[in-house]
Amino acid sequence: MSAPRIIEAEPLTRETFAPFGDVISTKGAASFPINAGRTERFHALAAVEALGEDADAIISIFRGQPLEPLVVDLMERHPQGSQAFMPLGEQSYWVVVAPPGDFDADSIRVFRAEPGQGVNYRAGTWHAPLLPVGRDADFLVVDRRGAGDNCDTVDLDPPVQPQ
Ligand SMILES: NC(=O)N[C@@H](O)C(=O)O
Ligand code: NI
Repeated sequence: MSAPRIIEAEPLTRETFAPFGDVISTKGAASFPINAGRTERFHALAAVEALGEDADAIISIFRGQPLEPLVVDLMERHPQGSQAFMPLGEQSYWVVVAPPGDFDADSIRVFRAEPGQGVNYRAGTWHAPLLPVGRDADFLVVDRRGAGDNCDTVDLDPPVQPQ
């Protein structure tokens, strides 16, 4: 395998992540009071896509382990559904993505998600499988269950080293 290609992380914001999906965060998000004012609702931070036959949206928990060495040699996409990851603890994690459509290694971008930031990959967004930083971590995941294959993969050569 070729030597890894280092890609520097850029700040994860709604704007920078817009080509790939949504950032799930209360920071900068509109909200309104519910439950007689005892709760703030940060409404519709992301939309769930569950496309195709017999499809519905499900909620899971992923207990992810860091990738060591941090060398990403595969990316995937889910053409029939979105996939959202929300850390359940104070956890940073890497987000390595490329726009939907034909895979283009030159369009890979790297973000480092900070505690309190979740991401929702829109259907078809290329992404690396879950990459916690430093230690195992649990994430709430909302994605599609349904008929047919919903995971295309591509090998990276050279692989990518987020930094
Ligand atoms: N395969 C699976 O359920 N997880 C991946 O899609 C991932 O993005 O981590
Ligand atoms: Ni995925």
